[in-house]
Amino acid sequence: MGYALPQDFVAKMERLLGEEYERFMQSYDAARFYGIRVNTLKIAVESFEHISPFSLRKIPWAQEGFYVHEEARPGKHPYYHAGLYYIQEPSAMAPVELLDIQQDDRVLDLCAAPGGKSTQIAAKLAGTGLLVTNDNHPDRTKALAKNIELYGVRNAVVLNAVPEEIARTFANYFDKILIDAPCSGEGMFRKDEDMAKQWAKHSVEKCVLMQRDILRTAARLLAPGGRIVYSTCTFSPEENEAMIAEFLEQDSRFHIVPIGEDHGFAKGQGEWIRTLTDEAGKSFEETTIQAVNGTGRLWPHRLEGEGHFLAVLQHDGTLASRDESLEDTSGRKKKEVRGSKASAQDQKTKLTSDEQELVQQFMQDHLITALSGEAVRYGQHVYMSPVERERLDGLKVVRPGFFIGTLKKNRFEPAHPLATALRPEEVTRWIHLSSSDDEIIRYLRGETLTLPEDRVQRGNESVPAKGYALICVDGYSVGWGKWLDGMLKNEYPAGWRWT
Ligand SMILES: C[S@@+](CC[C@H](N)C(=O)[O-])C[C@H]1O[C@@H](n2cnc3c(N)ncnc32)[C@H](O)[C@@H]1O
Repeated sequence: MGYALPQDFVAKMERLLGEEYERFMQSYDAARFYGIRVNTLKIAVESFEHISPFSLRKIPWAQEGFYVHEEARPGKHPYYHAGLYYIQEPSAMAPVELLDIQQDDRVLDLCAAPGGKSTQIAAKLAGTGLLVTNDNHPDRTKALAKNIELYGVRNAVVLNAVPEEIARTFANYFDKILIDAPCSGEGMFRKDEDMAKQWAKHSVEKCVLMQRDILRTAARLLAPGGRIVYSTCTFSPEENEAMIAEFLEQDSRFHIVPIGEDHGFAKGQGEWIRTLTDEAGKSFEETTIQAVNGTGRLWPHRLEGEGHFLAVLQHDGTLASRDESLEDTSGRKKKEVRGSKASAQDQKTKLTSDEQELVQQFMQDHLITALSGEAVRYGQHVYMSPVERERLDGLKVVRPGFFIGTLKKNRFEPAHPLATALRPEEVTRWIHLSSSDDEIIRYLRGETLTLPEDRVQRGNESVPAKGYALICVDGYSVGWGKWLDGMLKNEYPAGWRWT
């Protein structure tokens, strides 16, 4: 390692780890691990294994995860632009596995940017249910929205809010909630030198305040019987076992689902919080200390990945208060919907019948598939929204749903995310490019291509060659192109291009 670890951190780890400390410290001299996670919204794991340009080795705790070599440079391959995989640190793939996502679940990813875990959740939902993905940092939600779109997710809403704001319209709503909490990042020092440089003793205290707030609000957002997975990439017991212990003592409706010791995972460290007290000087009960042993720790000296903490909090199925128990139309419990804040929502409208016709005509001419959800207009943009509109009232909405296109004067222009989400068998006109040919790189750079008419594939003979075609690499969509008289006008967006 070419930089010094913070002294206070080193001293703390020595005190906590005792005889394991030496092995822990040696892990900082070892190489870090690189991972990719196959995006099953676009390709099956076995099919990817078949075409993978990199040698792959399974990550034991992630169904779709593989180790790749550092030199593989997976971000520099057309398959990355086709959203076939997400580049993700191996340990970071563990939390979503513990959410136990089922078909049709409503899932909330509260601290989601840049979207590694959200895209993993979306793949597990496989187009069913709903993903609400949120981050309170406005700039970071841009990367989050881009990743949702790159990976072909159709059933997500992207928010830029604090959890408290979301609770106004989504109380008791979600079956599963992920809190990948902002934390002091001690587990990332090997991967990210800046994290080590920015660490200071007080960062733990600051993070504890944020985490407590987020966790308490998440409990209000969860439907009875739902599950919260809380994760951090830090070692400090204050942000981990103590955070969970405090939560359990305050909300008796939750219990811990033990994570176990498969794959080199280690148990939580109840012992480490025995001597910790809260601001009021209160310490934890013995039963709580035992319970938090059921949380999990991923140690860099015990497995092939960085340091993480994980806790699975299962709700017993009863409601907290009458206040949050109004019935909604789906028979679930719902708090009264109210909007207070001015936002992009104010401009949302239903499509007029003329606009609906434009959209329908485009769909008829270009798609063989029906899109699910309600078409809503925000300004000139049209989205298929997977959630009732009033839920979004008063919230800062980055994407109200699946962005399918833009209304222009007398025409409908398809959006890039519509292309990334489609498969060639779902469209009437498509063009195949090969990953081993320079053409795909030229397309990804935004160049116009010269392509003869016989390169335009069509569902049947009545489809003319001229018009929007789905551009695919080795059979997987990357974007739109508009073919006319031997030329392919490039519709690959500027901000997405190969550089
Ligand atoms: C560990 S990162 C999330 C990484 C992300 N889950 C992934 O897998 O790509 C934590 C995120 O929490 C966000 N955050 C911090 N405080 C927050 C809050 N009060 N509400 C929502 N998000 C918050 C930060 O902006 C940051 O993006």
